[in-house]
Amino acid sequence: MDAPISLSVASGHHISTFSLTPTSLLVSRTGDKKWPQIETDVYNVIWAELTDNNVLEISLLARKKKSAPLSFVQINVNLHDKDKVAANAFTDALMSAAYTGVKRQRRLKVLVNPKSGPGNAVQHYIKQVEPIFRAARCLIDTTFTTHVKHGLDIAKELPLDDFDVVVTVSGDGLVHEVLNGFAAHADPTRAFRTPLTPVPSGSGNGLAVNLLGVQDGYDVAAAALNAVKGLPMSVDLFSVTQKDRRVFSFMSQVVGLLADLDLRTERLRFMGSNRFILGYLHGVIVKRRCPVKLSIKVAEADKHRMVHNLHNSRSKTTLRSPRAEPPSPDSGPATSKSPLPPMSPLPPLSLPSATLPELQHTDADADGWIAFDKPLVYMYAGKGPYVSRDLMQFPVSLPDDGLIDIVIQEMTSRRVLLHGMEVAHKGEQYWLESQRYLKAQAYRVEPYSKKGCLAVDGEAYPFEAFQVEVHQGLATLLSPCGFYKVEFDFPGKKKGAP
Ligand SMILES: Nc1ncnc2c1ncn2[C@@H]1O[C@H](COP(=O)(O)OP(=O)(O)OP(=O)(O)O)[C@@H](O)[C@H]1O
Repeated sequence: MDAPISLSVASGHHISTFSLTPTSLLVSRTGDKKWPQIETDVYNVIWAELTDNNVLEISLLARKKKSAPLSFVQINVNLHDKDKVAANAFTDALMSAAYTGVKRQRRLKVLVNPKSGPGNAVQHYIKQVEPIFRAARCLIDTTFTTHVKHGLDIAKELPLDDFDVVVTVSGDGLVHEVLNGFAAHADPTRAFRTPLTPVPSGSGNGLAVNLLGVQDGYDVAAAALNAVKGLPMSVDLFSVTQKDRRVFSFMSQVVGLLADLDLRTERLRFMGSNRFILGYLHGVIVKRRCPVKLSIKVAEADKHRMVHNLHNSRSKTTLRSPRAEPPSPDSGPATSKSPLPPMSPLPPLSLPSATLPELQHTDADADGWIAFDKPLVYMYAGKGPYVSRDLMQFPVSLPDDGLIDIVIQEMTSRRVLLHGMEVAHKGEQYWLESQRYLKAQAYRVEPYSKKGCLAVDGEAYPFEAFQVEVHQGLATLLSPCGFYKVEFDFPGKKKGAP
């Protein structure tokens, strides 16, 4: 379809016109005071049909202006019999364009955490999310979680044949639970192929920001639409092992100042995200050395090359490239259940020390491990550019490169640390000389003091030795575009410049 397809219908004194181009829908309605003109992407069209009693129904999301959040719009137009044929043809064309490559009426398992962050999840769900799912004629099975690990238990027992997508209306904590529930499932690899997608309603919603972008990352309607129509995107997961306990992490592991400020300011929750700023300022004043030794199996240490790789990978994934339906969990081998990937053996205890960036291959041991024992303020490792709305910690992160991004903030002046905080929402601290940025296949942390904090996906864990390794593309998320919707470039480069 190249030429626009149009429909114009009169109802009483009012005229409604609809025009469908390959990428957008334009609506003009003389009788509607609130939405007289709409221009929206076809991706934002939720449903269109002609009912038995001759009503043309179109539901969509649209913005009042470019910077506005998405609003749910329901258009109902009473038709005369003479318009029926044209209206039918138009709704067919609109539905085909709106659901190209996407299965209609997905079956959704929805988990709503009533105790999420500021406690808005139930309101979000009832007022904004459920109406979108219903408009999309999705089959919905909703559970309001009643206790910690409820989400984990549901994911662990999830009947994989019954659902196309799992939706969490929560923060990142429930996503962590569901993934660990999948890991404990009787058929874990197949469970991990069930796409998971968040509707941001917690205090930490880094995953939603990465999937939907900064503008829509906190937009509940955009997230609900992603559950209805998002593209499956494979993502790496991490095994975090401490003694004989293995936990799956999708977002981050952190020790030092940035773990302290998250976990030690819990009692200041009433301050909202300001507690993090206060915690950071306190950490900068105290400037405590993070008492750990790091061993890393480094894959890449050149910051410029990592930015180039990010751009190359983006250019290979065309925006809104032909959509493929989420790999249905039942498309996997039904008889042979594949177990979880095994853990690799630990690296040797005595490793060659390397001083980055002078890192050379010769610094590494035979398996590519190096030790890093310079004084550091924090170590942050993970996947996905944003770990919270104000902190783009991993600007060059790729969803399924099989690597974990590791940031090591070396001991430096308070001025530099404060500057790092000022530019962190744009990821520009990446360019600080004192901030080491590596991509690795695995790493290990060994504390040499008992005083410290470890946070895994924002949750507190014992401050004890742990090892992390990457499982390439193990989990599946949904994305409107097939990559993290986050911009990052070389310093001083204008957006869109070649
Ligand atoms: N009904 C409930 N009562 C108490 N806790 C719950 C309930 N349901 C789920 N939880 C727990 O709430 C935790 C936090 O959930 P959520 O994903 O919403 O993150 P969040 O609001 O960003 O997190 P946090 O409260 O840690 O900042 C989850 O780990 C989950 O175990």
